[in-house]
Amino acid sequence: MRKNQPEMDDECVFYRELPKVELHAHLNGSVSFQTMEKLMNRKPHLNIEHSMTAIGKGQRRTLDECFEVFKVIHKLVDTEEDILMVSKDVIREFAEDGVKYLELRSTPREEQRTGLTKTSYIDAIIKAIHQCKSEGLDIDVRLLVAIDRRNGMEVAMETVKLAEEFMLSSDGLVVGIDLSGDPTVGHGKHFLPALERAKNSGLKLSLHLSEVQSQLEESELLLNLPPDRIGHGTFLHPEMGGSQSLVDKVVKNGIPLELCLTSNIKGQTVPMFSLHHFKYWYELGHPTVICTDDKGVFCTDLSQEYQLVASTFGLSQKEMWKLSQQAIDCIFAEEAVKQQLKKKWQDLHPQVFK
Ligand SMILES: CC(C)=CCNc1ncnc2c1ncn2[C@@H]1O[C@H](COP(=O)(O)O)[C@@H](O)[C@H]1O
Ligand SMILES: [Zn+2]
Repeated sequence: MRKNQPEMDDECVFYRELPKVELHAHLNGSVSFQTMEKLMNRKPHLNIEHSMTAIGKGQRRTLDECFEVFKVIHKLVDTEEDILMVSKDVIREFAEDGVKYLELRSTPREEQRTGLTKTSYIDAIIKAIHQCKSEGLDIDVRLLVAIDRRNGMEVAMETVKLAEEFMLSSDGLVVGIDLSGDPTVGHGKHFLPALERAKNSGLKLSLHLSEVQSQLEESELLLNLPPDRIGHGTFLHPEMGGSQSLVDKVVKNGIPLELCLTSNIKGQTVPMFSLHHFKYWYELGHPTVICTDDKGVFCTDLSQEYQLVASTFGLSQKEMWKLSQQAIDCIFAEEAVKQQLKKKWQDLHPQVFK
């Protein structure tokens, strides 16, 4: 056991120093233990404990239980100040973990009690992005506005309109729409008009797709849009109860998949790491991007997720470098940002492989 220790540490250092792109991070699922502590101190009357906001090492929960966790977190994050603090902390933590480009996503909420509105919610995140930039953090951040499926089609349409306004007023910080929320609630077909509108107005689409089994019809419909990226896609391929026609659509349109290993294991949609669909898509040579989903809830970070993929599937540091570099082509920000990131990767290469 001891003999392997130094080797492990070297690996940890490598994955931390590896420049990374994070494309699938829900803001309120990404709140760290330390930030939670601050929130709990702000609101002691809620009697919320850490065990209610995170799923620790080795623990698993049903999907329902996981979604309950978000309800608890939302109680703790319900003012503009909370959103600002949480966003700044999350951005700083990703930067400390070696993430050079981050796309955050979050569902705008209103809280009558605190005066929080959907507009001030997004404003607070944008303010956090600006403040982190002016602090000189080495991370480029963009925002996707999220639609929670539970809230239905009308709210979805309102969300798209709000995102359109912010796309125009935020100097390119709001780049797209995310469709998320409990995948067992509602049918994706109801969101087609909102998603089509978003696409037509120039917002990019990242959709949680086939996150649970038996969503063939929904996935087929949503893939016809087509989305610009797919979250999870766990049950798309035939071996998982999906179909070849779904896979063909994804491949034909070259739609990258955002894959979040720890999230899928802890949420029990995948039984063990070695059976994760990363293997299927990686062997196909299809673009996949390793992501965290909810680093706070699932007690992980992006360097751990990279290390996990490498150790589970026997990939070399060189192959992992290539994965992180190829993720640049999947970002929603404009071409100039891609070029800057590619240059950054080139410059950092000698340092990481010293
Ligand atoms: C249950 C489980 C395994 C979670 C991981 N998979 C997920 N699938 C769908 N939507 C999600 C997931 N994780 C987070 N979200 C969405 O992100 C929200 C939390 O972040 P936010 O409030 O939008 O800033 C949740 O309420 C939910 O709508
Ligand atoms: Zn997600």
